[in-house]
Amino acid sequence: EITKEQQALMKIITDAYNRHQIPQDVAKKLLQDQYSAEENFLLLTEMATSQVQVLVEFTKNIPGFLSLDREDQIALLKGSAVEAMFLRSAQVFNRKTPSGHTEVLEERIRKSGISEEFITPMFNFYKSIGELHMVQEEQALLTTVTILTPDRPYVKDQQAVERLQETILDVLRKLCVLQHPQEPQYFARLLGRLTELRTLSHYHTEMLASWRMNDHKFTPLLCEIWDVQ
Ligand SMILES: CC(C)c1onc(-c2c(Cl)cccc2Cl)c1COc1ccc(-c2ccc3nc(C(=O)O)ccc3c2)cc1
Repeated sequence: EITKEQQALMKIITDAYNRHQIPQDVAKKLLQDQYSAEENFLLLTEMATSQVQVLVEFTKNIPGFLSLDREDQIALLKGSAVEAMFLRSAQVFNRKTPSGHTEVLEERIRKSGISEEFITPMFNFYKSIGELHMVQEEQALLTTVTILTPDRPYVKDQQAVERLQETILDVLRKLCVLQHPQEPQYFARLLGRLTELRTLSHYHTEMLASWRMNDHKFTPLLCEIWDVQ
């Protein structure tokens, strides 16, 4: 039922998603042995900065994205970066092969100056993503659907973004039916995660504000994408 061109589209996006990962030498830094709140914040800032660079490169591979209005491309990246990073870090937490990064990443997030009121929903989200047992194609397409959200702030041509998103949603819906035949509502559950991501994105804005109150510094790229400083 998935057409040839939908297969091709899925392959392009999944290959790009797998190709664009945080460099292993950056990820390895999580394993170093300082665990102060300061050190954890600095490491997480480095992870996020590297992840944003990876995200920008991945987005260029989404068919049709570079044909969008240039300012809309920026608006989509700024509006979806946090959500895309929640999805990517969720995959790290729910990886089959324990890469050793999972425990240390959790430890560093829990001890980086984030207040408990955000830690709980954050790790509930990670758990709920894990329970979906997404295949890598679903992860790649779900991230793409998140990036191609038409109603981000400052997007001018929402219709153009909607057309692209609908194309991806159609493939994702068919893939879910194929991958989870015993669970007809699986696609709906996936889309429910996108709603949870929006909530986390709002929490994130408050997380940033509280870090800034304690005079935490971000990198120029993160300041740019999150409109801080
Ligand atoms: C600026 C920092 C402090 C920040 O602010 N909010 C969040 C934040 C938080 Cl704390 C949670 C969710 C989203 C955001 Cl933006 C963060 C840290 O964001 C992260 C982004 C990505 C990763 C990440 C991504 C991929 C990885 N891949 C591997 C691998 O082995 O391939 C290993 C580690 C990885 C780490 C970790 C934290």
